[in-house]
Amino acid sequence: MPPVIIDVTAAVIVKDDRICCARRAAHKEHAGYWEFPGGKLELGETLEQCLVRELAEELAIEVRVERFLLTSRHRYPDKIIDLHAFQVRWLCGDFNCVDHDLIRWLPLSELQQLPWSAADIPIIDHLLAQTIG
Ligand SMILES: Nc1nc2c([nH]c(=O)n2[C@H]2C[C@H](O)[C@@H](COP(=O)(O)OP(=O)(O)OP(=O)(O)O)O2)c(=O)[nH]1
Repeated sequence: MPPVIIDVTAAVIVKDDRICCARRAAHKEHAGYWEFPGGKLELGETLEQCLVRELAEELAIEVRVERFLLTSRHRYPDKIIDLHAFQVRWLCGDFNCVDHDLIRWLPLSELQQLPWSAADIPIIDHLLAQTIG
């Protein structure tokens, strides 16, 4: 059987020139790896609606989805993830950790210091290329 393809949204939230990075909590798959907040697309949702819902659930923040950045397709041993990244503006709310055990705000130049989930690497490369190019 071909592996399932799972659509996941990811938010690049920039505040004061720093980017929101979230560490997956110990009880989760890929625990300890860093990711952009977001989550799995549910039936009937657009990617943008998914991101707004996930960020409200995971971080208790309200956001405006500003623009699509790219889709990173990554094959994990058991599944394929299509990770759809968007630039997102924070509007209000406190960044509570529900699904993550740590949030860090890093300048773009320091993102590569964290151990990211494999699917996120092309997103980081894209962000770095944008500022350089
Ligand atoms: N949210 C998010 N998920 C990511 C990123 N990179 C990456 O490989 N993933 C993977 C981890 C999960 O397998 C999937 C997202 O699932 P999720 O965060 O909605 O849910 P979860 O793992 O808690 O799974 P579940 O308990 O809801 O089944 O995508 C990322 O940057 N953000």
